[in-house]
Amino acid sequence: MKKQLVLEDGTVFIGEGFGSDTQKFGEIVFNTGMTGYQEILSDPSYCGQIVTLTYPLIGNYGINPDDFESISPAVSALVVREAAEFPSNWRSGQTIDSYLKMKGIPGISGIDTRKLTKIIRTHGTLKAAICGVDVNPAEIVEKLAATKLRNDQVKQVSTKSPYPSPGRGRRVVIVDFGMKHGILRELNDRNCDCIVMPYNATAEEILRLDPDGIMLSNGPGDPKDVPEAIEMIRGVLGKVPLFGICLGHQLFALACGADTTKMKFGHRGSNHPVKDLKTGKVAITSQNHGYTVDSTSISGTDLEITHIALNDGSIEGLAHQKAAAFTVQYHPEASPGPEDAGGLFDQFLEMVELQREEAEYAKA
Ligand SMILES: NC(=O)CC[C@H](N)C(=O)O
Repeated sequence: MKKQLVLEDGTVFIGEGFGSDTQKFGEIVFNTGMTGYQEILSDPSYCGQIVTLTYPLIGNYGINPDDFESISPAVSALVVREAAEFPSNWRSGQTIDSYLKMKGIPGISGIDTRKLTKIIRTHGTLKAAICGVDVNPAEIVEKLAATKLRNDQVKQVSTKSPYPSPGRGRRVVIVDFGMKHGILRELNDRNCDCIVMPYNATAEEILRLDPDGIMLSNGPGDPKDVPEAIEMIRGVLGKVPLFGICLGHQLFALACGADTTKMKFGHRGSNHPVKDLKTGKVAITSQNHGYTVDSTSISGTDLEITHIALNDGSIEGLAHQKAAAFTVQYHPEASPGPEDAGGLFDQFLEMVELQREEAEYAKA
């Protein structure tokens, strides 16, 4: 069945529909990863977004039971050049078409994704819709202009109630703003005794759990739409070691008095070079963000810039100069993408260990 992709600037692409037949509106973004479509689809940070993948052949190794980053994908729709109908991989359990049908997510294939990406790069991220060809595109453009995209994505994807993911090691409270499973997996792999809390948990509720460390997860949308989290971070900062990833990094920056801004089209891909300013080392990182911490807003705060993006010089890492806390804009949990930055979880746990030892020493 033919479908159309309509952009708010009036551009129309006609393609072949796959997945669900529902009509969807969203913000259109592109990801340049050559693999990892399953992790991208199930990353809750894409909530409300239509994702186009620049790699032309998608679905060729199928969908498997192991690589999900959430139970239910929150992405609005998927745009590809070619959706493989006959995947080939020993782990594959179903096609991308059957998975998207099952999850109620529309897909469109046969699209010139290179042209589409050039439009997004020139114009910046735009609103878009996927619908049947029976709909008049001019009507959709009008609707898109009048549509204000939702700003409650974190609430949509965060857990509604706390749950444990037990381990025998240090207790880490993960605040779930739309947590990728990879973060929990990395902490559980290091024996952490994890408790996952909803996005609006207060500082008191978190401190009552007697955590050794607090992890601020990734998540969708604009960090300024989550003021309750900014207040919570202010309440725990300096009391318990903190580690933040992506949205967690942006919220931490806001809590410390810095500012965030929306980027023209963001960073989404699996090969973004990031430089550690202390060691000079460069890591190839997995990224998915449309907002960034404003580098002109750091002076006057207690923050120090620890990492920068080599493609555009934007901030990729921050550390607090007085409290045990650091954050990164990229994804050390990878999934998908390179694992160069996985050591940051060890660095966090070393910080946790040190704080505990100091506290025990002070008590003795
Ligand atoms: N992956 C994330 O946590 C994304 C953070 C934020 N929603 C952004 O787009 O910048």
